[in-house]
Amino acid sequence: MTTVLRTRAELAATLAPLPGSLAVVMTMGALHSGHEALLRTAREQADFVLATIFVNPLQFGPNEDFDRYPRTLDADLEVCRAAGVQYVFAPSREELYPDGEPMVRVDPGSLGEELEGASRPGFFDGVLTVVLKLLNLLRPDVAVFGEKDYQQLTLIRRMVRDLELDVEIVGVPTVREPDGLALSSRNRYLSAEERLSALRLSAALRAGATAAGAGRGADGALAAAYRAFGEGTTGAKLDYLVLTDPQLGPAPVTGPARMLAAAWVGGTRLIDNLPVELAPAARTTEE
Ligand SMILES: Nc1ncnc2c1ncn2[C@@H]1O[C@H](COP(=O)(O)OP(=O)(O)OP(=O)(O)O)[C@@H](O)[C@H]1O
Ligand SMILES: CC(C)(CO)[C@@H](O)C(=O)[O-]
Ligand code: BAL
Repeated sequence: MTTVLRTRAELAATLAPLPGSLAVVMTMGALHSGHEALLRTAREQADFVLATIFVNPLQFGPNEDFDRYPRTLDADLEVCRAAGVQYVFAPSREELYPDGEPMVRVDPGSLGEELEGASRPGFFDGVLTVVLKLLNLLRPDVAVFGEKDYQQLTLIRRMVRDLELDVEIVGVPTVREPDGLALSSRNRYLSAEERLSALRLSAALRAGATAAGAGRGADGALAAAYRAFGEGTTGAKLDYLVLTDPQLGPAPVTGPARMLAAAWVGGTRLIDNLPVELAPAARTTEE
């Protein structure tokens, strides 16, 4: 059975006597198989699972899709029930922000201004602020997040370390459609034609990862990814395409790295990323 909690009081009354460990999965609803993977991982991690459903106004810019973001609570509750989630916390805006917009917020630092943060000013301050509020309200043992939002996951891990938060953060690999498209609540904005263009994003990352694995170095990997994206030949427009180390610092010469990209497909902005292994350069001359 899934119990829906709407208020802090209901939350406190439920969580205080909880006879076991708690894992939380924070979401903005419109749940899909990517969220289901997070819920499954959460079930493996703790005795009780609580999912939050809250479209956080703080992380949306004035011209972004806060108003049209899909809100599908009944269907979401069905997903949670089927996944064996015991509790859903779905507060109103007033319940979570009783004083209106919070005056004190989490500063994500310089990484918060790069990549997603460069295109969405204030985004990570809004994300980290609501994540910290929810961690403080829920006091979970474990919180599970998706690698699909890799910069978000990296910054949440960093916040936990830098602010000494007592919670374990678990990341879950990106769940994809069979053709490679990363599942995202925003995919439902796409027309059939746009969905085809959106495939360029995962195709570019795969091409980059293959080139990296073949020893073509960071530059070769990026060049292969750009080529596979095919800017100008599809309806998609790249926002960024970068190769970094796993913590989003400068890319190493060899070893584990991450390739991240964002693109506009019509009016929809999508993100994706892949782990990349930079193999040593293939030998071209005999020694
Ligand atoms: N395809 C996916 N695979 C794994 N985790 C995912 C996937 N999509 C979303 N998540 C994770 O689910 C959690 C909640 O994300 P959110 O509700 O924003 O869904 P979303 O599909 O990312 O939506 P949006 O389209 O708004 O980006 C986040 O930790 C996010 O990384
Ligand atoms: C972590 C989160 C639930 C905070 O609103 C959101 O950014 C999301 O759904 O990834
Ligand atoms: N999926 C992370 C939340 C957002 O894009 O607004």
